[in-house]
Amino acid sequence: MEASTKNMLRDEITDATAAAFAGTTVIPDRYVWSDEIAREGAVVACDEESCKLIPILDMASLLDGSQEEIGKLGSACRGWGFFQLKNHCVDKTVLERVKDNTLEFFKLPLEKKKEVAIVNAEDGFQGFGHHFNTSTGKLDWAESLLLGLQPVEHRNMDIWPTHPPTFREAAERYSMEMTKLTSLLMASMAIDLGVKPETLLETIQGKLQNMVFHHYPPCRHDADKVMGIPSHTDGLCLTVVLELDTTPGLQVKKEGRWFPVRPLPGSFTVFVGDILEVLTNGKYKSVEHRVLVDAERDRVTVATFQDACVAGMVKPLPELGEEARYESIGKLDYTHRQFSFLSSVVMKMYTSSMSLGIVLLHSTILMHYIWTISKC
Ligand SMILES: O=C(O)CCC(=O)C(=O)O
Ligand SMILES: [Fe+2]
Repeated sequence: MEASTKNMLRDEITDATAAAFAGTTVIPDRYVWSDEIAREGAVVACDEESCKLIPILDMASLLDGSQEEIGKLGSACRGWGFFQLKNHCVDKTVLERVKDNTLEFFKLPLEKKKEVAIVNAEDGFQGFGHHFNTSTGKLDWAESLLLGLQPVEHRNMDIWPTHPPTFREAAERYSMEMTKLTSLLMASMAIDLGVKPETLLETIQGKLQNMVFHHYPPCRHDADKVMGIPSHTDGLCLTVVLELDTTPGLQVKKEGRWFPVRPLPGSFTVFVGDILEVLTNGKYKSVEHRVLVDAERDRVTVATFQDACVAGMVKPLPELGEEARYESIGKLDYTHRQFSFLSSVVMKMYTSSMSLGIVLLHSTILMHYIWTISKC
């Protein structure tokens, strides 16, 4: 067995995990998905026609106020809950720095990366570690670093890497660029929704911005049997993903089928999150997506998650002037509810295979996570 269950729940990456990622041992069972991947739905072949359906937005045209582009943005968010964004305005030097530092961080020896390892009971999910899938107990074929970037008082500098030495500055500058980009996108969405830009901008101002630096190592033995990230929707408002390479793997679900998303160099991938779906009264849809693993190539991404609420509530924007299709709920209760299914999953895991102590530890981590991400 490559790691203790305790390690799994503490979300730590062990030497044995690193050996599995390096392909020097057989794939441990807890990474192996049998037919679950296929059961999640058929995959559309990534031929020219299907790939042409993937919405690609042009940021420069959005900034010019092009009605056509705003219309495309609206239909991407309504029909797909996702789009790729080219011609963006993010500073190229900032992008290069965050890319270089992220790649350097993941190349460090495990002991160095573990200097910023997750400290579960103390700090929720932040830090370097290992994602696990709560509904199956399976581990993701990935290592990742989760940091709270904004507001500044949300930062836990103990788990901000000091190797490479320029990492912190690169992340900080990138965070500011992401705040700008997110605001510009929300302002364009407001135009599509027919509300004043300030209406949407106010929902994100001063709210949490988290970043996850993901590394999906190749799986040379059997890439079809492991999962980078299983199917999920993003729980906050808006997610912006920077891909550092052209390794495929991301898929989005539409009408029950998975569409592979071909990396588009120089672009971002943007996901509508659950809160944006509520704010827009269901006009925009949060999108199910997942990451599969390549047999040969590493995949590295940086995902930025922007939180939002309306005066402490998660509810449809009153400015839409519509009958609300979602109940109005306090941000803390909303987050509890989002995670309540996890508690039942935890109980299921408990009854099937785990000790009560582990369940309690797991619940503590989840509750702390809820608390951490709910400071809206
Ligand atoms: O790495 C990616 O392409 C997607 C990451 C993602 O979906 C997430 O972090 O929620
Ligand atoms: Fe996601």
